[in-house]
Amino acid sequence: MTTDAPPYTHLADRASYTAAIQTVRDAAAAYYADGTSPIDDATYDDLVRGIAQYEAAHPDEVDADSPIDKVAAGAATGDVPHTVPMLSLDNVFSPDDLASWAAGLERRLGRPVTAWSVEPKFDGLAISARYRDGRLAQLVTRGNGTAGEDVSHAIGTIDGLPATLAEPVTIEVRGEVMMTTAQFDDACAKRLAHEGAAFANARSAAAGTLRAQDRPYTCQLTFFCYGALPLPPHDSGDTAQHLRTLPHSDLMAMVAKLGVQTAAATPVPGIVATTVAAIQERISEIAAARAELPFGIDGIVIRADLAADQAEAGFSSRAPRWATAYKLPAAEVIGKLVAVQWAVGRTGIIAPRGVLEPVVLDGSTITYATLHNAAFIAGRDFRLGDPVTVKKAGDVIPRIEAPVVHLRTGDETAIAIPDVCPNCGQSIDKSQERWRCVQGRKCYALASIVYAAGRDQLDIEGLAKSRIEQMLDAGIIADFGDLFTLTYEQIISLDRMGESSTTKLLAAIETAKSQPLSRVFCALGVRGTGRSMSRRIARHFGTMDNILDADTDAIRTVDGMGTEKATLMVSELRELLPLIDKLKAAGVNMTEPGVAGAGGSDDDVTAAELPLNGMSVVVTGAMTGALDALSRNEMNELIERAGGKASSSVSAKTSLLVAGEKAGSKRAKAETLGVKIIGPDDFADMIAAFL
Ligand SMILES: NC(=O)c1ccc[n+]([C@@H]2O[C@H](COP(=O)([O-])OP(=O)(O)OC[C@H]3O[C@@H](n4cnc5c(N)ncnc54)[C@H](O)[C@@H]3O)[C@@H](O)[C@H]2O)c1
Ligand SMILES: [Zn+2]
Repeated sequence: MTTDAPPYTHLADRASYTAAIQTVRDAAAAYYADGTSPIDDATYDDLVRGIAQYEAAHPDEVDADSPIDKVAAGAATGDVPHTVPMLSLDNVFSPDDLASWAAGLERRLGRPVTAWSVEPKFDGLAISARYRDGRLAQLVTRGNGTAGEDVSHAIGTIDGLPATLAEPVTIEVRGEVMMTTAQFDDACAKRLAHEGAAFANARSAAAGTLRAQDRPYTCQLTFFCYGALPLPPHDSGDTAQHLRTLPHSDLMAMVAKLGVQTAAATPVPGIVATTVAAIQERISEIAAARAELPFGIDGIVIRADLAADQAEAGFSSRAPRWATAYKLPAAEVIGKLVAVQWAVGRTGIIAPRGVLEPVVLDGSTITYATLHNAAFIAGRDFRLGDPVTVKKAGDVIPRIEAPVVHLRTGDETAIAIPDVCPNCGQSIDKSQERWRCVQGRKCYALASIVYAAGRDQLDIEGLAKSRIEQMLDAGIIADFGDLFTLTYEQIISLDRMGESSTTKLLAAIETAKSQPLSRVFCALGVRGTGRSMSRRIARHFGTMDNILDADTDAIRTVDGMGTEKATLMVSELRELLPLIDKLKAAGVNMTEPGVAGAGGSDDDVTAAELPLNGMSVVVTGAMTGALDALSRNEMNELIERAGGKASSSVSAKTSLLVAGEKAGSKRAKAETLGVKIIGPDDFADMIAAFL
């Protein structure tokens, strides 16, 4: 989460100030019209902040066209007047910002705010929906805040905004129109079929779709309500009185009862908080859920819940004073696709990876991002040289979302799709969306042996990639099972191999034989079973034989295993049997220490006696002391052996944070959530028996 002041574009003189205003107005005009802005949100926001900085330093030079203090940067229009202005929101960027904003509001009111409502900030376009006697009569965009455009033609295409309400009330509801991920996929396919181009992202797809009138195809939209007010001429009477006086949280419940969709229908429903710490906790929870949501959010909206507090705080020309948006870091950036690499994974999967001109997103530089598969490239019609939207979702590798078609120069070229395996030249199995070399894992023997020998798997010291290549070329190994039967003579016969290095390597291979089952299993490279899944499998089954005896149903009971993955695992293990037999015959360990029935040394320890039993533990920062040499994977193994669950992100469910030197945002988050924090030394003491 961002804690620093956000960046801004430094405008050195009046000419660059004027130019920046023009850029911002043009971008905003396109953004609020059909979503075809030439710049991404981060670039836009930096420019706007640059303009604000310049105006603060040169108050007498402020241009009448300045976007500051104007809804939609003053670039949107409309001819349907709003009953009450539709404003924007001010922003905060850090817990400190939030605390001072809340304190400022309470100072203005001269008393504490009774209750705060906290809900996700939906990333779409604001709309006003007018219901008369329970029927949806008119849709109006936000426009310049005072008047918007009539987009009633979209009635009937917006999920969450029913044509009739549960009661025949006259009411105006306000909220965000957007596309869910599934609606966006569908819209891209339809637009490609009809116009030969995909949409750049869900927001611009929603903007374009809302205003489009003569399309030969229909794209579905989604609405989430965040406001409701009386609609003239019905602005007296009980309903109107209710709408004016109910707290926001009750208003939302009322609207939901009428059949209009609100945040309550999402995995991140709105809540009421009474302290800033509670607001902050909810912000953390929503931020943590962001990557998994089936729609985009760009922040969290915090508002005074009570109508009386709102009325007393009032509005500025651009935004209410009783609400603010806690902005989350931008999740999307526009980059340039300069090449596509077709890499063969250790399991033979041939997957396209986009190479980008380096772009910075949420503080990290991105050069590679996944393009999923060949069908995705064709389905969105990507070309080389395309400007593309690049998205980051949590810790997973960034993905390229769509070409930004309106920014194409015409110099883009087709992406070459391989006919044969780029690694071995054999044919490609294209029967599934994810292509595979017909040679499967054999195709990438080298990569797979490098993987198996790696630090988080068998950890064979001194076995470099070049050495493995040499062994493969010499024909003394074909898979990593062969490593365990290598003789002294075979190894020393290799180039640049001396007596002592041969002895050392043989010893390292011997040591690797006693790695726990979790690592041996992980080394097999079964699809869908990385380090943590391998640990779960090993702990669940205890022995390799138990794993091999398990059918799909049994495997499915492992935490995080779906049916598809389990089925795949069973079939892959069948293929891997010869290799597993080879490992067994060579004396490689096939049990997980500490698991009952696995024949490990500490069989008699029951789960309840383990020091971390039932605890969710997160590690952050640099480990020191007894834990100094451990990789993050080794730390996670340790936690799980001691009965805990290793997790990579701090949430309300975290039981313990082990914070080493230079612990940053995770520590801050644990502090706000009140999660117990201990240092590496104390943690080492806690789990000393397992070190
Ligand atoms: N890329 C571009 O060219 C470009 C141009 C213009 C604006 N933008 C982006 O849009 C932002 C500014 O847009 P804005 O003025 O529409 O304001 P905003 O998006 O910062 O916030 C105000 C809006 O949030 C919406 N909202 C979503 N969920 C809400 C909730 N639960 N409660 C209340 N409101 C909610 C409402 O529509 C409201 O009008 C900029 O920060 C920028 O990132 C980008
Ligand atoms: Zn191949």
